[in-house]
Amino acid sequence: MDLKDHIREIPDFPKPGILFYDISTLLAHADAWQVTMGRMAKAARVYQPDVIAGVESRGFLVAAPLALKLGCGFIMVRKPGKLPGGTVTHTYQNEYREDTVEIQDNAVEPGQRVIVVDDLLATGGTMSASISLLRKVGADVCAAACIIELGFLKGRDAIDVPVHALMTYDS
Ligand SMILES: O=P(O)(O)OC[C@H]1O[C@H](OP(=O)(O)OP(=O)(O)O)[C@H](O)[C@@H]1O
Ligand SMILES: Nc1ncnc2[nH]cnc12
Repeated sequence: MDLKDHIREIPDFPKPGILFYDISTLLAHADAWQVTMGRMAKAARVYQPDVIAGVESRGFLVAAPLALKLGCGFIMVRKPGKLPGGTVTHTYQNEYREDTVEIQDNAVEPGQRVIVVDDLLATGGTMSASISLLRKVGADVCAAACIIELGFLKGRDAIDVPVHALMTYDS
């Protein structure tokens, strides 16, 4: 199955000049979503992760079912101000805005193997900020995974762990 057939491309969202890759159509298609999660699980299993970290908000949609499939724990990398207790934060630039991510300082046990999961890799700002946070709280980040990679933005160059993408757009 070509999963690209299930991605909707919307020009000029959320601002002029951005071509937005919408996963709503993929999520809504039962077979395509099953295939997506099967392929993610196959790529991720190799790393024998203890924990899957999902990046708010679309990353949660991918990371939580992946964690269930692999029998792993699931932890949240969130937008700021939403997590109770002690947290650490990191501010960065993504494809269209400045953003901050936050994690609980006790989110992982020291040395736990973590795969960071998001729906889409663009500039890599979100993914590398999330990896920095996870390391700050003691995680051994072993890989990053996403459904869509915007290869022309070269986001994976900013990431120092193996990156798995189910599909790549080169222009
Ligand atoms: O590689 P980058 O340039 O950092 O861009 C990728 C990030 O941008 C999108 O999230 P967005 O901030 O739009 O939030 P959402 O998931 O809440 O829609 C996407 O879900 C990734 O998290
Ligand atoms: N072009 C894009 N489409 C969908 N999500 C994104 N996140 C960052 N860039 C994006």
